[in-house]
Amino acid sequence: MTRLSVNINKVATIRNARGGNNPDVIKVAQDCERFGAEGITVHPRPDERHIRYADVRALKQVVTTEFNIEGNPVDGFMNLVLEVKPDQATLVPDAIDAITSNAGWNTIAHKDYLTEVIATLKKEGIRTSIFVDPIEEMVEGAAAVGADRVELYTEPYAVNFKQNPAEAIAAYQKAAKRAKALGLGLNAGHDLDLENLRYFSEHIEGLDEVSIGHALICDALYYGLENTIRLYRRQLEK
Ligand SMILES: CC(=O)[C@@H](O)[C@H](O)COP(=O)(O)O
Ligand SMILES: NCC(=O)COP(=O)(O)O
Repeated sequence: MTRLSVNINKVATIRNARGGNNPDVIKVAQDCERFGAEGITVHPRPDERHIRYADVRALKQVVTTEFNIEGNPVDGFMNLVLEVKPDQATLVPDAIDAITSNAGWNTIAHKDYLTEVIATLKKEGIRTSIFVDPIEEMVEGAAAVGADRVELYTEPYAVNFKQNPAEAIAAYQKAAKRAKALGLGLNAGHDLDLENLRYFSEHIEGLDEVSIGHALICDALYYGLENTIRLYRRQLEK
């Protein structure tokens, strides 16, 4: 069964728009779990424009499902992750000025760097995942640096799904198969939504986890958070 981890960055973005504490990201995380989320994902960035480092520390005290922290392993991020010790750290090569994550790691070019980062996290008992494009060599590179999992970057799937689902999924099937053959866990995320999630989950073998934020929080405006989480979980049922 694929686990649904809800990314609550967007909730923090709304809160930050007014400077107060509405919506309360801690309460939202607890409610997501109460409504069936099997994990909470956050993606702190150095400018703290979405989730803040203080939120991450506070969330660690209350999250009872899987806590996943995503981000670029710059010094501030690494210090935070090593202090908080989440269940999983997902390494994402996002540039500081990028609106959102827009590519996976080149695990071959950054082999030495990633090997060191992964070893540091694993020494603290933190499961590691590397955000990669659906390219077999990048998956092999993730295995070579010692990662426990890969997270397949699904924006290209989401874009191409609208034209041709079978073509859109093909590279992901190959990458997923390679990951499983190498003994890696398999996560996926970015722009997954109620339209494209079921097809992805039905066509990718061994999908351990999806992390979903933007579309899920947008859908919650119409359906409410509880119904929305149920709807997303239903897409993952086999
Ligand atoms: C790695 C990834 O694709 C997500 O973490 C994405 O960055 C969502 O976070 P934002 O919505 O804050 O961009
Ligand atoms: N890792 C992907 C994630 O956490 C959420 O991405 P999105 O659904 O906000 O695009």
